[in-house]
Amino acid sequence: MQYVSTRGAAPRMGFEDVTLAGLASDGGLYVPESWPGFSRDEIAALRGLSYVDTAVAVMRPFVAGALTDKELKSLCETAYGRFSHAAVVPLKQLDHRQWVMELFHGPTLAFKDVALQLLGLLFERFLRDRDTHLTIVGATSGDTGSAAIDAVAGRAKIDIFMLHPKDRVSDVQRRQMTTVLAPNVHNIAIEGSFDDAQALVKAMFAHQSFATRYNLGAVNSINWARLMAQVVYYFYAAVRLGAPDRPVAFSVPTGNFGDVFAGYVASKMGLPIAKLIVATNVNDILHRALSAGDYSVGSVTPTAAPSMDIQVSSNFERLLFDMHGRDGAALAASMRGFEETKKLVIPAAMRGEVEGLFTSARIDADRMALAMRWGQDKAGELLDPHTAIGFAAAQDADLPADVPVVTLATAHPAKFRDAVERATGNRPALPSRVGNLFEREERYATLPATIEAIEDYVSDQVGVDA
Ligand SMILES: Cc1ncc(COP(=O)(O)O)c(C=O)c1O
Ligand SMILES: N[C@@H](CCOP(=O)(O)O)C(=O)O
Repeated sequence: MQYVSTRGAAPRMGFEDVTLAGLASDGGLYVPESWPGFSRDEIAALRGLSYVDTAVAVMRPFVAGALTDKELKSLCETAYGRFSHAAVVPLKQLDHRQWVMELFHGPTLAFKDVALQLLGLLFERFLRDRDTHLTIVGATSGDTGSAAIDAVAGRAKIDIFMLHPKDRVSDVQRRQMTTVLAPNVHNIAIEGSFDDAQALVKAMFAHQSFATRYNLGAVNSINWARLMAQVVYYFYAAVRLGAPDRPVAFSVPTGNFGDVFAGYVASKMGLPIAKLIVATNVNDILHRALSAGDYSVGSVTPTAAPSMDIQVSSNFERLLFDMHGRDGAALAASMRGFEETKKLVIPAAMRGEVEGLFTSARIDADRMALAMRWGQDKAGELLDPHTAIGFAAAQDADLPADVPVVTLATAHPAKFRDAVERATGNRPALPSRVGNLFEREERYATLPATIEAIEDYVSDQVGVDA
């Protein structure tokens, strides 16, 4: 399998190089040169497979040329062996047609573990025979940071620098990052928003001499391997609910558009997905983009679902690439315009390419709290604020009555226990696997949101002069 950049000007690469590169050298994101297809029989053959065997079958085409089936299976066994539920991502039924898929049984209590546990192992495997040090730079609104740090802490040949917006993540999220004291882990609280942090990461990649000198790598969903690992659970859920004979809908609480883009990939591969519901909070750029073609950046409003307090969604570029007929030069021109004006109009004809598959909803704080109370009172399920946004959008969606709807439960409610308690009166306990989080020492730097400050800090810590 070969990969191409969404902006058309970076070299084609195989899976191993794409995983280590993160962002393409032209500023674009890597995508497979073409989408691999699964026949009905191949999808039917996934019935009854374990999560690990499903993962091997679904990811096989994407890693072709880089890993054998045996190697991939062994990495998946190690990654998913760390999950606390035997089904890895259990499905729970909430009413006659609504389901949630709990993606938070990994070590850091959020769906990010599904991909990042595997990515940490892929880095180790691909660096094994290279005389190379990887400097990971990442941005987090809370969950990617802890999952990435857990996945790479203490690994040889890797340093990780994780930027989070100061005072805009929950106390559990912050401590899950800042109490990891392994010498290769460097947490930075920036004086700015998540969007500022993400822009700084991309600016470091764009600073060619810095990116080359430090051999930058990515753990955010700009890294294709993140999305690849997330495609698996769409197949896993859908075959359990009747695919390929019955289409299934998914509702996805959305910020950086990675999780729901993985659903789009599953659909491109032939999985019968009736609808992908893109659920946003009041930071609704994706809802405006998909419903009205208005992809324009506003200011970020802090919410009780802070991981989705995002305006510029990295992976939307991957969808725009397909909307532009996979014409990298045309998309590069559109993205240059967007970077200058913070606005992009997506004409109806272009949206038509994906209109049948996506629908979207903007869920405000009251509707979110209502969904949390419904989950607790009617189904005995405590939903975290992000999941509640997905579930509210699923309840409100206009879909044929015989289509089951799966909401992706992206975080454990205990990660956002203040918000859950405010909405439901119930304060969820932290699972024992996170340990004595509130007794451990924290370590992080606080820096201004400027590229000079961050690059100087990276240079100091890694010990190579920029
Ligand atoms: C708990 C939670 N839910 C949902 C999202 C949104 O996922 P994505 O960015 O892949 O759209 C995030 C972060 O991105 C998250 O941390
Ligand atoms: N909500 C995310 C934001 C970063 O998203 P990513 O999927 O691109 O890593 C987080 O928790 O950090």
